[in-house]
Amino acid sequence: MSNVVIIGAGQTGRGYLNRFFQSESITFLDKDEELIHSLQTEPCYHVSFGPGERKPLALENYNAYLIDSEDGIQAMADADLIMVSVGKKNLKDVAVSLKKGLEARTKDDIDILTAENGVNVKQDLMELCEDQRVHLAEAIVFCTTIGEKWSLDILSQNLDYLPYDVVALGHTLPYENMVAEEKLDVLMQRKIYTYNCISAVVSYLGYYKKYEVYSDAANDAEIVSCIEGILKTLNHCICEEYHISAKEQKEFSDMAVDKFQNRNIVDSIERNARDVDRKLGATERIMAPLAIVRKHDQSSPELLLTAASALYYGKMTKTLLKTEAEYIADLPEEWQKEIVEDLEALGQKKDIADILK
Ligand SMILES: NC(=O)c1ccc[n+]([C@@H]2O[C@H](COP(=O)([O-])OP(=O)(O)OC[C@H]3O[C@@H](n4cnc5c(N)ncnc54)[C@H](O)[C@@H]3O)[C@@H](O)[C@H]2O)c1
Ligand SMILES: O=P(O)(O)OC[C@@H](O)[C@@H](O)[C@H](O)[C@H](O)CO
Repeated sequence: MSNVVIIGAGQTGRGYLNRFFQSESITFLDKDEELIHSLQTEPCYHVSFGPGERKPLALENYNAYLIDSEDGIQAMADADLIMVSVGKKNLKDVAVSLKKGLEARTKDDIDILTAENGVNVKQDLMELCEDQRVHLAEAIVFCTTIGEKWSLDILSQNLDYLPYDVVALGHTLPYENMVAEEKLDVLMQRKIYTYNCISAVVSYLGYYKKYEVYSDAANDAEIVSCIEGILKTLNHCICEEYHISAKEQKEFSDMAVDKFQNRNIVDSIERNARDVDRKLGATERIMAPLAIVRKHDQSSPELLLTAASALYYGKMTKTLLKTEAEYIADLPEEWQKEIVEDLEALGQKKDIADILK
């Protein structure tokens, strides 16, 4: 039995990652005191799937500690594998905690895998590799998991598939459904620029149209039409960029759309729209697809409208960390102009179809 530590006992950590290690000894580490207290006092929680999709999983036999507590540091010191799923912006803090675990460690090699959305996220943990025992790699989470503040239980998409970067890790892992991927960087980029790009369209246009339930927005005729418009251009450019067949990319984007439209996955606009400042970053789901489209001499009015709607969301929720102009400064001038006009039209509450005319 290996010692598996999961840092981040949130939706992905406790609703998804633990599934791969049910025969192992699992320890959750988190910085949220209330969450750790619940995990310490409740002996079991459930992960359920849509009606009729799959029997709920009952998860038990786990330990849970605050990450920087004595027990938390000892758990990191004793671990064989550490999975990290805390959100990209928290990785630098986790690096500080992990260093304490490594300092207390007397065992040999340790595998550390990130399970985060983002391109090259392991960069923030790279300093840990100064310790020769550390093997650091990324894994990709395709599965949606949804939790609520007041319960440990999780609602999940029915998907057990966790690809990881076998080249960076340097060896394969023995856990069922963890898949050794040789070109993880390409798969991660395609995932963020397809799945999460579509997710941004649904979230930010969905927010504009006052939806709260994510699948309701994903089935809205105007939003569906925007997704189709974007994919018509973007899929072609992604195929050229990453040398992927049109069939493979179409199947990939179809899976994303099907999942987002599935009403059994009761997800929220709020969860998907969170952290808009990160999502407007250069390597993220809106700006990077725009850069790929530009590189291949195409344009996408619907993707420019998505950028405007993300800025609109940021303005309305007061979560932008820069001026609007700064977020779009790297785009060609005519695209910047179009986004500014779209943003004005959103402010005037115009219909999406009218804005795109
Ligand atoms: N939930 C999903 O459906 C989903 C799907 C794909 C990818 N992801 C990715 O998985 C990652 C985690 O997302 P999530 O939905 O589970 O988020 P979440 O907010 O539910 O959980 C994150 C957990 O990390 C903890 N945390 C934050 N900083 C910490 C620190 N310094 N030390 C210890 N714990 C810390 C938080 O307290 C929280 O419990 C993100 O990168 C997200 O993009 C999530
Ligand atoms: O987790 P984020 O905040 O990076 O993005 C929100 C959603 O796009 C994301 O969680 C997807 O649902 C997930 O990546 C599965 O495709």
